[in-house]
Amino acid sequence: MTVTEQAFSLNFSLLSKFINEDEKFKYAEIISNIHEEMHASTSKDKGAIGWIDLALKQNREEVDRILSVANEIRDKSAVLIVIGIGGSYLGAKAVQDALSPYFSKQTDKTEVIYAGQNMSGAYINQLLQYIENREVYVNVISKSGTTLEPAISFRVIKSYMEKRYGEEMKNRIILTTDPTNGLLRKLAKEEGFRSFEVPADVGGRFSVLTPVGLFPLAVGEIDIKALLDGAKQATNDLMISNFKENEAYEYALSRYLLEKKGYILEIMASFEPSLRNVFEWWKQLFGESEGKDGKGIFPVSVTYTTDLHSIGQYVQAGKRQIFETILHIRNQKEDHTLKYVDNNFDQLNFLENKTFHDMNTIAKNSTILAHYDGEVPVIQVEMNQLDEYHLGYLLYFFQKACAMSAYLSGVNPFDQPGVESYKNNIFALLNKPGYESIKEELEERLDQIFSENK
Ligand SMILES: O=P(O)(O)OC[C@H]1O[C@H](O)[C@H](O)[C@@H](O)[C@@H]1O
Repeated sequence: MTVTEQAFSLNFSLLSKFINEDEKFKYAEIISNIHEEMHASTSKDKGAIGWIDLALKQNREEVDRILSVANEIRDKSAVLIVIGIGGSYLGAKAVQDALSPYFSKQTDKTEVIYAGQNMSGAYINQLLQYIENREVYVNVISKSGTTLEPAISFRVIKSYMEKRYGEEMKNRIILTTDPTNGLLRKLAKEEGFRSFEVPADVGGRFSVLTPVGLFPLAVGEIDIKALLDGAKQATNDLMISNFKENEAYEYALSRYLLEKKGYILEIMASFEPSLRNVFEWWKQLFGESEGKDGKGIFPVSVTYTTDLHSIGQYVQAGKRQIFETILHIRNQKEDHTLKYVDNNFDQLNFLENKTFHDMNTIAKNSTILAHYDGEVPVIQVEMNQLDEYHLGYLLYFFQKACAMSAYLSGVNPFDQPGVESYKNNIFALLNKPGYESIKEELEERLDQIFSENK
């Protein structure tokens, strides 16, 4: 076993009741062919598959530039506002939250906060109040440059920055966008804002290891070199076409076969609350990549043991369409030991000298057995520890698994035509030029819906 196998591993043993090995081997050749196609320089999705070896090709100068601008921001500002939605913010937030303390009194660190990921007026107002009297930098992230939510927040925040900083504003706003296309690239070129590039062949939900994720993370004092090292290791480990030696492919195949048997919901679970936003990132990755043509597994996430006391009942005994992937962290940097108490007022002295991590691990094992007994197929993922290296590994692992999984079910992992339906409607209803033809029809339909409700 290599060091990396120990650092990150999957266990499929609890699937044998639901999928037999012969079934899996029928797909060996298909998987191998998809693998070859993904890695071929002539791949049919060449324009979108740049993430596949990004960590190996990482440009050192770019990383140095990211670190140098991040240092400037850390020196000069109390707050970095990251404006973006979907793949333009979830990756950075995932890693940042996973590695940040639950509670912090530290005031000398640049705080990274997010905007443009919702359309709440209260949110933007309160954000503007929050940054009053604190030095601010802004990183606007949008590959297309046309996404409405970040665009309206940027408009507001740019005006605020102009008023507050005058010409200096230009130095305090950094754009991350497509290398050649879109309104943000135009702004960078014409008005001299500093910018980073989202590689043309990397889509939003696969972009966490580009400046989209790396720059905000560097400002947040995350070790981006270690994150990239983990991703690099995963890239090398997951280069094998045989699914029995490539856990990303075995995970993809297992999901695919489970879906075929009616398990259409995947619950991603962890026993560490700080992973909550890693799962938000994972949901976009799999949801947007697979949910098309009437196909796909619906990605759901939970934090245990918290959610065992809310939707745990459903997982245990509700409609049997669920399978579960449980992510466990083997070693925790921080822990707390339960002590003996003289009067045993709570009758818990039997737990003397047990740590919270010991008990959490036992809770994990207890849950696995209970859910398995409740006919839930369970896949286990183990990560040695929670740090940049292992998270980098995990992020790449899921990207590779996701692409294989989507290809297996015959959909294009890299488009999201469904999201356009909502976008077209909102642009038409907000009177965006060019959408006049559908506006009238949409308004009539809305009138009908709301008049029927009266
Ligand atoms: O980076 P942007 O072009 O602004 O896109 C941000 C996000 O919004 C879109 O609607 C897509 O569905 C997502 O895949 C994307 O990550």
